[in-house]
Amino acid sequence: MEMEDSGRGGVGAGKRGVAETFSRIREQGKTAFIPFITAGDPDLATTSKALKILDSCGSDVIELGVPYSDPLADGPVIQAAATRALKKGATFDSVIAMLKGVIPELSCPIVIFTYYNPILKRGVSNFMAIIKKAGVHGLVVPDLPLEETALLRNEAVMHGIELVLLTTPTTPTERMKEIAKASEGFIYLVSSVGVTGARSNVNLRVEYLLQEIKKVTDKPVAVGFGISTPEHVKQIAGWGADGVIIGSAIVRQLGEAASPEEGLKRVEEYAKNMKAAMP
Ligand SMILES: O=P(O)(O)OC[C@@H](O)[C@@H](O)c1c[nH]c2ccccc12
Repeated sequence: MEMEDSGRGGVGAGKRGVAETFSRIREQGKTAFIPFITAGDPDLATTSKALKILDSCGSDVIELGVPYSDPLADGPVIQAAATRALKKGATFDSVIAMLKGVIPELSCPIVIFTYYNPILKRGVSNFMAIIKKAGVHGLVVPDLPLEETALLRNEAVMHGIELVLLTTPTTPTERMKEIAKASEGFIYLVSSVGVTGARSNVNLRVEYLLQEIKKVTDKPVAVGFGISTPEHVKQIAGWGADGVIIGSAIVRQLGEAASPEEGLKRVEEYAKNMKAAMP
């Protein structure tokens, strides 16, 4: 059975959105903990449980990846997760159906992560309507060409979806300013060039990049790519980041476990550890 729309623009409409969540965290002098997992890895029932566990471990926002066959920005850990999910039959539609069931039980907002192709295939406006109806608050599209940003952003605004844009260490300053201006929810600062995946050290340029972004905007900035230890988290928070995004290190907990149950236990333990490291 489908959830009735509340009439206020979707199932999750009563909940705090992404930007709102960040303002509250800032008021409290804290840093947002943003885990990423791949939907359907190892199966959608486990993803639903993982979302509830991450929510109850104090996640401030959860980024949920829609598995895709050609994840060009992803390193081995998330690629393998997407392959497992696709093999098990996860599709965009089944991910949305799962979300409709679980989002009403979560206290934190969900940001959907997807490559551009599945959006284009459905039509931008239709896509936004579908995710809004499922109760999703935000959207990250890593391969969105700058030329398409305005179109996607307009549709996102019209549907009440916060479109998070990404900036990287190689983004020219002028373009970074445009990104900062157009990004909703928060600005995603990719810490290093290359693909997702744990790295031993945080790129020291992140401190400078955070300063550069904060010169031009008041919007919250969350840092992701290669973050896996409490030391990384403390370092980045100390540089003034508003949030820290952790993907591969969490996805690995599910991927390396002998069973979904063990994976969920490992996710819980890992998430609690990282949350405890947040200032
Ligand atoms: O996996 P990491 O290194 O912790 O990085 C975050 C990340 O997983 C998530 O935000 C993400 C997954 N796939 C991406 C592709 C591009 C940019 C970001 C992402």
